[in-house]
Amino acid sequence: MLKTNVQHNDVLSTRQRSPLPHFEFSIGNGLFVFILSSGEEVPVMTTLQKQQLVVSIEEAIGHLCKGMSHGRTEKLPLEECVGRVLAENFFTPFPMPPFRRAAMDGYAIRSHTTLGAGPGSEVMLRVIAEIKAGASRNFVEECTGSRLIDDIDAVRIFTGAPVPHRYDTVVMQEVVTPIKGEDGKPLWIGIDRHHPSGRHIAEAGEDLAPGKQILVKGTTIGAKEMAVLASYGQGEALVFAKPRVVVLPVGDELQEPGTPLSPDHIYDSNGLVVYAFLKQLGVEVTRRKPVPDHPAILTREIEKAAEQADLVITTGGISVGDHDYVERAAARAGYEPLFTKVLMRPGTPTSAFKKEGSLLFGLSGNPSACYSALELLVKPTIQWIKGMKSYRNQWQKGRLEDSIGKPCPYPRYIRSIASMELGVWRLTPLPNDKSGNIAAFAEANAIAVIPAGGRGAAKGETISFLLLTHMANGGLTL
Ligand SMILES: Nc1nc2c(c(=O)[nH]1)N[C@H]1C(S)=C(S)[C@@H](COP(=O)(O)OP(=O)(O)OC[C@H]3O[C@@H](n4cnc5c(N)ncnc54)[C@H](O)[C@@H]3O)O[C@H]1N2
Ligand code: MOO
Repeated sequence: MLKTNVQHNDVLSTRQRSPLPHFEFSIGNGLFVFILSSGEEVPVMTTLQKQQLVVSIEEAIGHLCKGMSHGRTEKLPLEECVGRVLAENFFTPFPMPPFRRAAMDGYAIRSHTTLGAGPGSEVMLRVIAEIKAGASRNFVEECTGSRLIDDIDAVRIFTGAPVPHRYDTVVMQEVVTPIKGEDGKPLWIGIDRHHPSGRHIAEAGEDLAPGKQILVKGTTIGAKEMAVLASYGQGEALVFAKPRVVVLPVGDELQEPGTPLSPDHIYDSNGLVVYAFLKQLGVEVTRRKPVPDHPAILTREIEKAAEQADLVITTGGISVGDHDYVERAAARAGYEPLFTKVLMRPGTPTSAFKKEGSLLFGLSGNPSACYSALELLVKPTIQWIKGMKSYRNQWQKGRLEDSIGKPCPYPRYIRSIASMELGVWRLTPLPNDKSGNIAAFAEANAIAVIPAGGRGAAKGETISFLLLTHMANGGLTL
């Protein structure tokens, strides 16, 4: 972490230097840092008597998750576990399938009785019983026990029915010639080929032996995990509780959507953006009305929110303006800063604070900056608190379809359209992607990252990108 506590004429010590190649000097009581990249000097930061804790995204995630425990656990009926994270390993309690069963509708026979069978020399087997799925064990025993008479017996059997141990193969009904009685049920079957042992029978435990660890703690429960848990008759599962989050939009200029817009005001969109994003992540989220730029009111709102939530998220009021009070209000509410600047753009002023077991995120007010911080920082943190074993973002590689000319000392995150063509991801960065603009939200399905420094990135370059959360989930809201 780069920590700068800037006073008059201070310069950074060697130990505190930025991880990027840089040159620093001070004028008056301000610190100027220049990043040297490709021989070019780009001014990146001016701080005036303000403590700055600067981190990369990776470092930020490390700070956020370190010391932050996973949520409480609770036992819930299986239907309520969709999207929840398993809080314990799951071991198979019994063999799967639990009994030896037929995999086809047909006849259970003894394989050796069909040796020598062929076209024109059919083997005739006598059908001594019928066993359907769900048949009682007694009935199965009876059928093949006392009623067993000779070596040419067969049993009419249906998919999913228990196969008595006497029989070692099941012949599909399509390949036998039945001779039926008056009631339409087969009395005899003719078989014109040899049927080897073991066909169309699922042996008990052939899928899974008992005592095997099949689902690990930290797995998100979706449809396929349900296949395992429900197959083993689990009425409930032990899962991590949903993290509770309170969202506080901050700014005198903000108005609730649904009210007439006053001059020089804007609607609070970030409050709903954060709300929707967290809902998609399966979080219990409360959105408060906009809080004014007033330090005492903001402090009180943060304190109230912290009483109800594991995580408080503010948007706006986190930069260096005279009326940006989030950092000060956080301190007054007893929070310690984890970082106050992230090497990313947009979203450079993104900050995080910690108090006992609770976190406070100070997200930027600019819509794109707010959204980038949600995807890049808030999401992995929430996933960690949710107890997910894979809590980090899954970055992919794609080919840039347009050049990005703008140099940036930090990695630049650009709202883009990702499309797959002939097995290759292609990324079209959306124009006019200014931090305060919202047009790009209409079309974007990805965030592309342009590496720090240099002159941006050229068309055809391979760059990393992230599919936006609701795209990656196929629109699923939990
Ligand atoms: N002198 C400097 N000024 C700024 C710097 C800087 O380094 N030096 N950083 C700029 C960057 S980068 C960003 S990002 C913004 C961040 O400012 P804040 O996070 O304090 O946000 P605000 O100033 O409150 O608002 C910024 C912008 O966003 C609008 N906004 C705020 N809240 C909402 C909301 N809930 N929904 C929709 N839009 C919102 C607000 O009206 C402003 O237009 O600071 C730069 N300044
Ligand atoms: O951090 Mo800000 O780069 O304008 O969004």
